[in-house]
Amino acid sequence: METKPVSEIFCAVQGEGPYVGVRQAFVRFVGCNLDCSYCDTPLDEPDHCLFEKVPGSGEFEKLSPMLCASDIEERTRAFVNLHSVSLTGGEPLLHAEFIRGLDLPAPVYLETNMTLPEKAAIVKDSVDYVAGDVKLPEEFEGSNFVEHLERTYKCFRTLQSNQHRDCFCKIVVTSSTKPAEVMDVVEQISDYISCVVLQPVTQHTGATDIRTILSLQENLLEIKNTLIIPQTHKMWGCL
Ligand SMILES: C[S@@+](CC[C@H](N)C(=O)[O-])C[C@H]1O[C@@H](n2cnc3c(N)ncnc32)[C@H](O)[C@@H]1O
Ligand SMILES: Nc1nc2[nH]cc(C(=O)O)c2c(=O)[nH]1
Ligand code: SF4
Ligand SMILES: [Mg+2]
Repeated sequence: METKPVSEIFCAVQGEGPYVGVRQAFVRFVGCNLDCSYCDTPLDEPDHCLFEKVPGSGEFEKLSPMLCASDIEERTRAFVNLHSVSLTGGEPLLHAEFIRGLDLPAPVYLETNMTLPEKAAIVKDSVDYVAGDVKLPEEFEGSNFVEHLERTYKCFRTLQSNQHRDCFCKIVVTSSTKPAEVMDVVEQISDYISCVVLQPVTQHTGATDIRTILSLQENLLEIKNTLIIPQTHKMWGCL
């Protein structure tokens, strides 16, 4: 039976983006193909998967860090009244074939860095919501940014919004973010997404200047509905 590294399973509300506040089960896969400077999530293999059975209790059952599909299905079924199940990480698309085979208790909400187009094609009919990040050049020192952008556009084309799926774009904004680069990327993907979310970086030395981010929103609104939404779960200490 195939198993995958998972570090957390819990129930909370979505803290980011246009679905902020909806009740979700979260499944956090371990491992990532990127190493973003601002990343708030440990990327190394944990000793356990922490399962919080009672939402908000802070009491965790320690499971094996390697789980099979039925383990994940059973643990997420412990939660009720879910809007969706958030598959996050790390980078969940590294486990695309496994995700396609999951039978989850609510619609699937995928959090992804949008850099793995072949994997995106595998899950495209198995996901209902796509929170797709765009990673900007600042995260790609020394690597080929043109190729990176092509992969990003291909992911958005593959996972684009349709009758069955909502795809939106999240961009973490730091003091290094260049507004012109954001404008260029959004122009390329605007037909594929329902909105853009500018997510000011949290707990990072390169905090965002408010005037700059409001000016960027003003310009983006000429192309696409654009929201500025910080990470809300961290404000009230929710997982
Ligand atoms: C940890 S990532 C996992 C999913 C996927 N690897 C990705 O980057 O989209 C989940 C979300 O948290 C965002 N994020 C990570 N660190 C952050 C920080 N310090 N401030 C704001 N957002 C952050 C990411 O940009 C992404 O939208
Ligand atoms: N409440 C809550 N909302 C979230 N939205 C995206 C998250 C993530 O880490 O992917 C996350 C998370 O870890 N917790
Ligand atoms: S892609 Fe996501 S999980 Fe990976 S390093 Fe960047 S923010 Fe962290
Ligand atoms: Mg997070």
